[in-house]
Amino acid sequence: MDRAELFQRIQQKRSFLCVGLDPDPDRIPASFDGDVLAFNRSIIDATREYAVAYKPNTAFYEALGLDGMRILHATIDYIGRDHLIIADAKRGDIGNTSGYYARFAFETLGADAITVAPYMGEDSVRPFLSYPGKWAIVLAVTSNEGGDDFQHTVQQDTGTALYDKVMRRVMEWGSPDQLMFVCGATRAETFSTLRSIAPDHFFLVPGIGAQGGDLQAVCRFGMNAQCGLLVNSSRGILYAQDPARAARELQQEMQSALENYLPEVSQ
Ligand SMILES: O=c1ccn([C@@H]2O[C@H](COP(=O)(O)O)[C@@H](O)[C@H]2O)c(=O)[nH]1
Repeated sequence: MDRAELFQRIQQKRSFLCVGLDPDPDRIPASFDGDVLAFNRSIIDATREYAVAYKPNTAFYEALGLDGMRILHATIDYIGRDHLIIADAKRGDIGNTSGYYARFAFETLGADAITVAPYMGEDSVRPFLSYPGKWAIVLAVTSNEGGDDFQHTVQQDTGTALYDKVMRRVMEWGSPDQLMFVCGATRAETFSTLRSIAPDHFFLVPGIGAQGGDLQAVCRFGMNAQCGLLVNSSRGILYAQDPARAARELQQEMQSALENYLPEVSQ
């Protein structure tokens, strides 16, 4: 799914909701009798009309061993092609190995996008950019407390935070049609800076719901003319009493934000 198509879906659905598919066997309702795939299908059925993207985090499937790979495949097949599918795997290695990570995400799984850690530099990210129509979503400002350890440290040479330097460098490697950035909702105060660094890129925004991020501030400072945001909620939807309702409420908040900040495209 390319950028124009993604924006079209956002306009049609009046939503930029990404539902995180992170099935925790200890939290799946007893009525599913431990059937993770059936649980995922129920969540997809409940949220399909409110979401434009799904983000299975591969950790939850890898932990289930061989069965987990089967469930991940079947989950992606069940989502179909109407939603952007993001494999949240945070990969990145020497180029040869990254090539195989890219092959796994884009060919084996059939995902549209994969999250990538930029720490190993250009040759570790390039292989993810060689698939037309696919996306590398590079970690910029993460939602966890440990993000302070490196990402926000001020660099002597530029006088800016490390994330600023990383984003500008990464933007030299590919276009806004190939690259997005992960920007955590718990760091809402950084969004106007993030947007000034990358005016055209989509941001994948985790951290609302269970992590307490600020959706309104993210929308206010993070939107661009094509919305430019995919806001993720995983546990806040998966383990809600009524997942459809949780997704609908988020979609309604997003619809209001689109009406407020992009009135010309939200008619
Ligand atoms: O900075 C980051 C990057 C990725 N994540 C992932 O997003 C979801 C968030 O789950 P919630 O249950 O909505 O908190 C999860 O898969 C994380 O690994 C993130 O939270 N922050």
